[in-house]
Amino acid sequence: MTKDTALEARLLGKRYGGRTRGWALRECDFTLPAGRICALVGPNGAGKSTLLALAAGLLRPTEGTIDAPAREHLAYVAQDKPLHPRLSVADTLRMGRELNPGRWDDTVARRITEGGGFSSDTLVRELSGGQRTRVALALALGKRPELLLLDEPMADLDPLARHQLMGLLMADAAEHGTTVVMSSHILTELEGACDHLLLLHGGKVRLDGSVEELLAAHTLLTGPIADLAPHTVVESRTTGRQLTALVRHEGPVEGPWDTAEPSLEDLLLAHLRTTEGAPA
Ligand SMILES: Nc1ncnc2c1ncn2[C@@H]1O[C@H](COP(=O)(O)OP(=O)(O)OP(=O)(O)O)[C@@H](O)[C@H]1O
Repeated sequence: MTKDTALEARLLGKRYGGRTRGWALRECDFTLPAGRICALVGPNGAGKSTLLALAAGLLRPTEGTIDAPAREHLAYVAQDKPLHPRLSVADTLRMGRELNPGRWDDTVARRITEGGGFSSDTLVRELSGGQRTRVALALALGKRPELLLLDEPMADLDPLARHQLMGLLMADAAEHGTTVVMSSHILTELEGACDHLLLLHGGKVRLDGSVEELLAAHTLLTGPIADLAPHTVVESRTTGRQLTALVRHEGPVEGPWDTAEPSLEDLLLAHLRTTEGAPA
């Protein structure tokens, strides 16, 4: 892995034991350049949490490899945000500072916990779900990681807190060049925040690359029904004689249609809908 790369998977596979014994991830190949804010999307059970836990070094691949920065240079916020319930917020942050000597950024940790509606002597077990999220994010950003792995970080935050923390997170990542991988089901939350995309479905990578390039490679078209070759149709619908389609274009789209560049949400929804019935 070169220094311009933050995360790289080669033929990565993970199969869980136990009764399910299925492949959660299979043959995943991707390279995430350093400094990107990557949206990790896919339906329930697509393998997003598994991929983040593999990247964090908490799970071992069954096959293939995943290269990430060493543990002291990455931070991972799991979906269930494990924290010590009997520690106060201040003690939790103190522990963060002691575990990360010489690196700990108290300013960002405080900025995140302030405004959460709790004082620093509150015990973790007395916090609400959204307040715990703040403390978990403060611990992760305070560590000043090169790679920040966030598993549905905003799911239990109210809209105002989500807006504030997303803004803070993005500004902090931009200032320090932090690479962020963030799973989410809230597509509007990702639009405008992420510049890289990784779409998983059935344990496989279905779409991967810079948001700008992916959007520029697709065209949304509406107009009369006609042959769309040589373009690759991602999704198409007809209403009467009217065709609406999202295509991955091969050269310029010439024809009787009105064309537009899709939004990130258009692109994701079309790909999610078409992979819905696809074999895993
Ligand atoms: N500890 C486990 N033991 C057995 N199977 C597991 C385990 N964790 C996940 N799986 C299976 O692996 C697959 C991928 O799960 P994963 O949690 O990675 O998906 P996800 O994309 O994060 O889903 P969600 O959006 O619902 O959080 C699923 O089929 C799931 O049942």
